[in-house]
Amino acid sequence: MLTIKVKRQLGETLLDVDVALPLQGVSAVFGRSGAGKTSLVNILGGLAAPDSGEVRLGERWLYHSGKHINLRPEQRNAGFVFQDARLFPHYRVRGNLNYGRKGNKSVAQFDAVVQLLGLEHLLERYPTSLSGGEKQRVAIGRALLTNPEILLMDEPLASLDLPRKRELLPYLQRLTRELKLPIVYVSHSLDEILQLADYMLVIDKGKTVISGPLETVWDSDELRPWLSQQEQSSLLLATVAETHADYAMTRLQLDNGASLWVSQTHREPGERIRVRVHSNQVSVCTTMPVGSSIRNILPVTVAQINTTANSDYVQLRLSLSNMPLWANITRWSLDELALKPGTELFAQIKGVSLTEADIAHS
Ligand SMILES: Nc1ncnc2c1ncn2[C@@H]1O[C@H](COP(=O)(O)OP(=O)(O)OP(=O)(O)O)[C@@H](O)[C@H]1O
Repeated sequence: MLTIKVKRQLGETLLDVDVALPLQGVSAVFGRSGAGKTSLVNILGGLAAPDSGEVRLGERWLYHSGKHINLRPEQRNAGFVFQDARLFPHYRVRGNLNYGRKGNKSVAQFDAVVQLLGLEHLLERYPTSLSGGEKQRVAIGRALLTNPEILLMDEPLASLDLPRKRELLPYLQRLTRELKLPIVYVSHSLDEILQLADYMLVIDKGKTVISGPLETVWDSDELRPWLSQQEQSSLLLATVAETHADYAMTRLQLDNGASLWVSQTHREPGERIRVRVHSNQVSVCTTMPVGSSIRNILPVTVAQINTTANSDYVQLRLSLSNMPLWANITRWSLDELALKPGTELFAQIKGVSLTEADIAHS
């Protein structure tokens, strides 16, 4: 585990985090602006010291105030990727990639990283001639070639415009799937987190709100206040089953056995995925709808009703054969349908509302 138990006074805010992150996969650090995300990552990498506490990577102490251990950044074997690429302008891409490589200067490793990030045709170029997305790929390559034991990424897509974000995301997906080192990934984009993360830590005003496997945090009550109504959603685990013979729709087999038709995905049958269902796209009906255009009609039970003062919207947590499915409805509908925990309903989810952007490899 990456064990983090640190305190640091940041102006008015006390950063006080006590959490253990897995040593495999991507741990997303999510929170509002000023929550303390960058400060936390800087502490992990040794760019800033906490006032007290401990940071342990596997069996190795990176910091321990009681034992007077505070490894310098270069002793921590951490690769950094920041919002801006921070490349050396006077070095070509090749030179930037080679910068910081220690002992092992394996050509095979260099070639593998270049291939992973699609940098072959950029090697002789200078940074000024690269797009923002290309610069970030070089920055990621440079970090990987230092043989890090952990990769710390602080909003690596934040400075890019939408087309560049879309261009870089598949590289990040490949990298996070293929690399066997822990990645701490700061982001306030749920789209990025959906596509990349396995584990999620939410912090606010320096404190941990919740942490755990992505699906658990996504489903939690704790996360809901941080999301706008448009962002409210459920994450369901599924396997790609089949494409419709006549229509551009794909059937997903949810882990609880139910089926979900979504807009056609390029993914292969058998691929394990998670699918995001926006709560605004889920409606409920007390009887089985007949003659509906909606392709997904699923029996559910009301598990929980979340109302918020001064809001006309209500969040229903539905149980779909033990999978959580959130639906946003109006208070008016809640009253008219007399919904209570235990009420049996049919949930309707529009197939066209579920697109490639809502599906991620699991
Ligand atoms: N050295 C410092 N001295 C005083 N205050 C600090 C210091 N470093 C950070 N802060 C404050 O601590 C808070 C957390 O900052 P931090 O940059 O870690 O937040 P963040 O979650 O990364 O925000 P953003 O998403 O905007 O980058 C902010 O209010 C910031 O002004």
